[in-house]
This record gives sequence, structure tokens and C-alpha cells, in this order.
Amino acid sequence: MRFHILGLGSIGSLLAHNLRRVLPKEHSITLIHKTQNQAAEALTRGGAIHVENQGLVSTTTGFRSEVFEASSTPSDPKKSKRKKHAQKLGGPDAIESLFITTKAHHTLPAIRRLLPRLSSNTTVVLLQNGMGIYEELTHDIFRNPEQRPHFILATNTHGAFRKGSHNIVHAGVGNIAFGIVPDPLGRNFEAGFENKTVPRTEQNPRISDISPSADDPSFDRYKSLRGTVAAMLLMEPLNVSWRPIAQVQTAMRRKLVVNAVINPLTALMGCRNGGIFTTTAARRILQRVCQEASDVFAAQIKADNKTWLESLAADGVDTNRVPVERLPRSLTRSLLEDEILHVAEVTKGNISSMLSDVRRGIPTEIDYINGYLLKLGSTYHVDMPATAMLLNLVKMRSAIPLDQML
Ligand SMILES: CC(C)(CO)C(=O)C(=O)O
Repeated sequence: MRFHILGLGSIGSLLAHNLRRVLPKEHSITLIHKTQNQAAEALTRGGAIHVENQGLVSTTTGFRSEVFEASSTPSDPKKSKRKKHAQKLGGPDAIESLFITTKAHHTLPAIRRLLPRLSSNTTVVLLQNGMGIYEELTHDIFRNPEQRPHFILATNTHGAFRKGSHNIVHAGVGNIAFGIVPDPLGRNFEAGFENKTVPRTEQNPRISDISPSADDPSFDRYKSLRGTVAAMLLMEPLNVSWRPIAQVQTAMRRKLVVNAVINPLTALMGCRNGGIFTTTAARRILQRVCQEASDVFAAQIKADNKTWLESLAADGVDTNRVPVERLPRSLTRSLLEDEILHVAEVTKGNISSMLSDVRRGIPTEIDYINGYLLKLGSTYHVDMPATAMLLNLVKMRSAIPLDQML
């Protein structure tokens, strides 16, 4: 199979390295570089990725490389026509499995440029900070559910940073949890989790629920999904697990709130993650944002329940006995606070991604973090003044140079 990785920051490179270690050589892994310069630079280093973990360095080679700028410009109609043709034939330009680890705001433009190479047989894995990217993709690009690629949503707690362009330090070993977005054609990928014939502890996901075998008449449609899930589960050093999509969404919401507090505060204060919660003032902000986030998640769940119960009632079901979803305990204010304090402690030496973006003068992911929460707030009529204040301050921090020594 052919795997492509878009976004070669620390997490993208860590992923590429671990994939290369577990996949036999006949499966190609292509690193999509942003510029010719970056690709050339990688080549001078033999195309290798070095990962340091507790002082031990391991190296992988054998990657293919592509340049995003040159190979994917949609303004060349001839090229794009060729690619469409190649893709129809399952040719070398078609992308089978695409891991996206770029900044959230780069996703849409990147997907637009790769579009001629994607089809409903492709699998796209979104492994990024922030939320709302999948919703934007389906709203703006993949409007027809039957023609969209398979999507895997993943959340990551590994800590890694770059020490030079292809040297990555795997500083904090965490985990990656992923779930598969339900199939528009109705195949139940999560049947294994719901198997009532075995005890709860044995209700595990099964690759065969994606596609039983090569005899499956729809094998081509699900081949890349099957291959991508299998490859992800092989990456043991990254502690990858396949979970029900609802659980992954809860994990993503928790991570979102972590990022909605730690990232803006560190970017505004210019301190490491461990430096923020040393004052009661910071703890007050922490409590407010967690309360707002918890309230908005509860309002969203309540509204979803209402819509669902109304549709059941319209079908004549007695909805008084139907069990409804409740706010998971892990999304209550106090557990969100505990999680944020824990993450700040275990990543105390980190420079957050938002502080790093502000320092480099590049756009932050604030619109996909606090901005996503605020969109939920306006949809479900929940006031979120502390979340909004952090968003506005980060926008100011990006726009106005600090320490002007007036
Ligand atoms: C968890 C945290 C805050 C670690 O630095 C992070 O995800 C980030 O910096 O974006």
C-alpha cells in the first residue's frame, strides 16, 4: 500500500519514523515536503529521520519524497487531468492513505490541492490539534457522503520536539487513540465493540468488520481503510488504540480544553507550560474556561438528545423509556481542571505550540481551539466570556509586537 504523510513537524516525523519501522518495504511511505528546499535538505541527509528517546537514537530511511508546491499545483489543468486519470486507474499518483499532521488551518487548502488524487477509496487520518476540521472538510469539500474518503479521527498525547530538521526528540511517551467515522454506506466498523455474545472485556474491534477478506465484493472500497487501521495498530511504541468514535470524540474534547487553557496562557505570558499555574489568578481563569467548556458540551449533548428523541417519537416510539446520552464525567468542570493541571505538570518543560507560533510570527491554531468552543457557544446559546477573552488576547498578541520598550 502507499502511505503519504502531510505535515512533517515533530508529530508527523515521529509517525513517519514509527510507520517505517513496522511496515515491510513493499509499502511505500511518502513524505510530502512543503518546499523544494525542504525536500533537498532532507535528501542531503540521506532522507533519514532520527528519533531520540531517553538518550537512545534510532534512525529510519527508505522514504519517498514529494514536494507539495510543485507536484500538486491545481493551476496546471493538464497535470490535474493526468492525475484524475491516474487515480481512476489506481495509478501511482492516487493517494491510498493520507496522514495529516499539519496545523489545523493548513488542512483545507492542502486537501483542495490534493483533491485530484483522493477518492472514496482513500483513507484520511486527521491527527491534529483543535477541532472542527472534519466538519469543515465535509461542509466545504466532501459534500457528498458517498464520494468522500474514509476518515479516521485521532488524538495524541505524545510529546515531541524538533532538534534540527530531521532530528526528533520523543520527550514524553503518551498514546494515540483513534476512531473511524461511521460509514455512509452503513457498514458497521464498530460491531466488535458491540458484540453482546462475549463478556464486556472481550468486546474488541475487529479488522474483519471493515472488510472481511479479498472475497468481499466491496474490498476495493475498504482496502485502504483496512490497511491504514492495521498499520496504525502495529505501531506499538506509540501506544495506538482503536476506540469507538464516541470515546475518541470525548478524548478530543478533553484535549481541546487542555489546549484552550494552556496554549493561550503560555503564549500570552511567554512561559513554559510549567510556569502558568503558579498564581491563584491563573487558577481562576482555568476554572472559568473549564466551566464554560463543560456547560457548552452539556448543552450540545442535550440538543442532540432532543433531536434524536423527536425523531424516535415521530416514528411512534415511547421515548420515556429510551436511555439518553449524558455528559461524560471526564467532561465535568473539576475533571477538566484536573486534566489540565496534570498535563501542565507532565509537560512542564515544554514550550507550547502556540507560544512557539507567536514567537515565529506565524498564525496560531486559536480559531480551531478557543474559536471552536465559541462556535459551539453561539450555536447552543452558552455565554463564554473567559474563552472569548483568551481568543482575543491571543489575536492581539500575534498582531502587536511585545516589549516595544516605549
Ligand atoms: C499539551 C500541549 C499544551 C503540550 O505543550 C500541546 O498540545 C501544545 O503545545 O500544543
